[in-house]
Parts: sequence; C-alpha cells; structure tokens
Amino acid sequence: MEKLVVQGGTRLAGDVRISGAKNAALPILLASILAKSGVLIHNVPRLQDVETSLDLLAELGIPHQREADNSYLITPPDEHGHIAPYELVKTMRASILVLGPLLAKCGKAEVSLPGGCAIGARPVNLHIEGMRQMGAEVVVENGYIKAHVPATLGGRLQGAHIIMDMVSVTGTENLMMAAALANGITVIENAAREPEIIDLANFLNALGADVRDAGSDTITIHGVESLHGGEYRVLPDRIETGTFLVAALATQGHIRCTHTNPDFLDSVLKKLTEAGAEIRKGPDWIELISHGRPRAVNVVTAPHPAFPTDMQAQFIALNSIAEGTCWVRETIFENRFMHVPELRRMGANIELEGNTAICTGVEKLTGAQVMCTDLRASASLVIAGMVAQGTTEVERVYHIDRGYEAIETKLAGLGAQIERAKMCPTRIKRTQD
Ligand SMILES: CC(=O)N[C@H]1[C@@H](OP(=O)(O)OP(=O)(O)OC[C@H]2O[C@@H](n3ccc(=O)[nH]c3=O)[C@H](O)[C@@H]2O)O[C@H](CO)[C@@H](O)[C@@H]1O
Ligand SMILES: C=C(OP(=O)(O)O)C(=O)O
Repeated sequence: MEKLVVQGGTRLAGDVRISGAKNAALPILLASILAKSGVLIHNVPRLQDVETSLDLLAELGIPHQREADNSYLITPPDEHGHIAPYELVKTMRASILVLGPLLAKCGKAEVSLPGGCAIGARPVNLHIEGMRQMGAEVVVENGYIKAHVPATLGGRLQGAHIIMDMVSVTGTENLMMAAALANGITVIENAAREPEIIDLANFLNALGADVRDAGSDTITIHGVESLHGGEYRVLPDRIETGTFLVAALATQGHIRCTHTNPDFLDSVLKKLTEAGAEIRKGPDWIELISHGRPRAVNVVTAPHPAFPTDMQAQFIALNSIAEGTCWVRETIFENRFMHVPELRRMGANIELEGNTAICTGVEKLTGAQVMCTDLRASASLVIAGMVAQGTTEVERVYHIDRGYEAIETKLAGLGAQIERAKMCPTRIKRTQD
C-alpha cells in the first residue's frame, strides 16, 4: 500500500501538461472491440483504469501492444470471448461499456453487474433497458447481465427509438456503440452531452460508423455492417485540467495547463473566475493567475454543460479555505461527500444537509492523516494537503491512480512538496489492563 505525503505551504507555479481524458479513453479502448482490424489510439493516459481496460480486452482474447508512451494498438480478431468477469468489473465500473460492443459484434455478452460504489448505488438499468429496446434478450442471473440477440433477428441488434429516463454518460455510450452495428436507425433522446460522448462518436465515425449530432441531447445512429480499423487521438482531460486549476487557486499560485482544451471547461472556469482567479486562454492552454485569498463560491452539479460532479470535491476543498460561506449541492450521485469528514479532520468547517454541503472558509487547515474514498475525493485531499500547515498523509492512494496520471510528479513539477511513500504496517500498542 502506498500513500502521498504532502507538505503544505507552497504556491503552485509553472506549466503542467494535461493527459488524455480517462472518461474518453476508456470507452474508446473498449469500442475498438467493434473494429474488424487494428486500431491505433494515441494520447491514452497511463492510469490504473486504462490497465484494467486492457486486461479486460486481453481476457476477451483481444490483444494490444504499447506502441509509444501513450499509444496503444488494439487488434481485435473476428472471433473472441464475450464474458467480462466479476474480478475485473469490480475494480472498474466502466467495464460495463463492453456490453454494447460485445452484443453488437458477437450477438451475446455476459458482463458482471457492477456493484454500488463509494459515491452511490449507480444502477445500470438504462443500459439494459436500451439493449432490450434494440431487440436483445437480457436476464440478470448470478450477478451477471446475460444478454443475447435472438436468432429471429439474424444475430443483429435492431435500430430503435430510445428515450432515456435520466441523462447517463456511460448509458448513452453503451447504446451508441451497440447502435453503430445495428440494423437500421437508432435515435437516443435525452442523451448525455459530455465532450467524451462527442469524442467516442468521432472515434466510431473514424472507423466508418455513422453517428450524428453527438453533443446534443438527440443522437442519431445509422447502423453500418462493419467497422474498419483506424487511428485516433483521445481528447484532453477536462477534469484533470480543472483539478490543477483549483489546486493553483487554492495555493494562490500561477500556473498554465498545456495540451488541454478550454472549450470543455466553461462552467468550471466561470466558477474559478467568480472565486477570484484571473483566467487567460489560448487554443490549447489555460493560465490561472491568483490575486490573494480565493472567495467562496456556490456550486450545483448537473449534467454537461452544467458544473460537473467530478469537480465537486475539489471545489469543496477550495471553499474550505476561501473567504466567506457558500453551499455546494450534489444532484448526480447520492453519496458523493465522503471527502467531507476527511476535510473536517484537517480543520475544515463544513456542514452537511442532505445533498448540500455548507462550507465556511477557515484561515488555515492543518495537516493530518486522511483516507481516500474515491477518485475525486482523493484529489480534494491532496489539494487540502497543499494548503494545510504541516504534513498531510493521504492514504489509499490507489483511488487517485485510477484517474490521475503521475499526479505527484506533475504537482512536484509545479513546486509542490509531495512524494509517494510505502505505508508501514500499522502497529497497535496494547496496554495492560
Ligand atoms: C467512466 C465515466 O465516464 N464515468 C463518468 C460517468 O459515470 P456514469 O456513466 O456511471 O454516470 P451516469 O451518467 O450514468 O450517472 C448519472 C446518474 O444516473 C444514474 N443512473 C445511471 C445509469 C442507469 O442505468 N441508471 C441510473 O439511475 C446514476 O446512478 C447517477 O445518479 O458520468 C458521471 C456523471 O457525469 C461521472 O461522474 C463519471 O466520471
Ligand atoms: C466517478 C468517476 O469515475 P468512474 O465513473 O470511472 O467511477 C470519476 O471520474 O470521477
């Protein structure tokens, strides 16, 4: 087990290179199942979730090769396995994204049902319902989603008009991938509009699919017979970008994120400006200049283009040391406040009322031993550690490794005092009764 050891008190300064987006790379890697020949994918971030996706492809009998630091060649054979086992799915919920590609390509799929996780129950009923509307027969048995396309449909999913009850990112992606090879036209209404949806659509289209209007709430997919191989570059990670910008403002620093895309971050940049940051933008960079202590800002999470839930924890860390009182309302996940008790251990003044956190900024946090509970909660603890007095030890760092490439190296490059260390086995001293 490893931990991050952070000494607070340094202002972040300099340039940081943003990696490819986790939430685009995962669906794109798994969508390559659909291709008939090799797919070369660039700008894939080096993350635990990427390793898990590659393991999942290998488990299905789909080989890959690392061509360069961040480039992978996936070569799907015509015939391969169709079972995504519990052992892999339990470590990465996004494994559910093989359901659509496997059903579309192999006519059958068995995917372990992902369980709930620290941030909420996260059911996948919309994925299953959409596949059923496209003609698949689906049962949930022994913890697995077991789906097949009946012989009466000639082994091919059928285009359908799907109205999603809720906006779901991976739900929209799964249905888009399934529809790419379906017979006929699929229309997905109330679709998610995240930039990663557009990236997946662009990837599928680069392989010969016909996906239209991704990025709007109604996506139309004209099914094609097959997808060929190709080459694609994953878009930059807007959440990693936002995390570094929040870290810079919290430490009253001045940084520039390079290799990013400012167009994807409107709601976050607006809140950073409201909090007192000066933001400058170029075609592929964003600069943040601090002017003193940040001001507290109210935030409500909602589907894109509104404020992303994946930035909520980082803004709570920022508000913890900002001037004033404000509230942060989480409307996407029912349990995404696990970072709050940890931040309180560092001296933050945060009250929880249902889905709202009320933060009153304190002058200083103090270093403490804290524990990561999920990916973005971990990022918020690292940010808090960088502004706290003294040493913060962030434990269970495997959560952060799921979604941030080399976070301590990048932060150290900006001047942070942070290092990864091995955890010693805990020794509990027993006293005699
Ligand atoms: C790999 C990936 O891209 N992960 C992102 C994706 O997760 P993910 O795609 O899992 O999140 P969803 O957009 O599906 O979830 C949104 C809401 O819909 C609910 N829901 C979803 C599906 C379903 O079948 N039934 C249902 O009730 C969820 O419990 C949640 O309350 O979008 C989230 C919301 O922006 C982000 O936090 C995650 O980083
Ligand atoms: C919740 C997240 O990811 P996942 O959907 O992979 O759990 C996230 O990226 O913050």
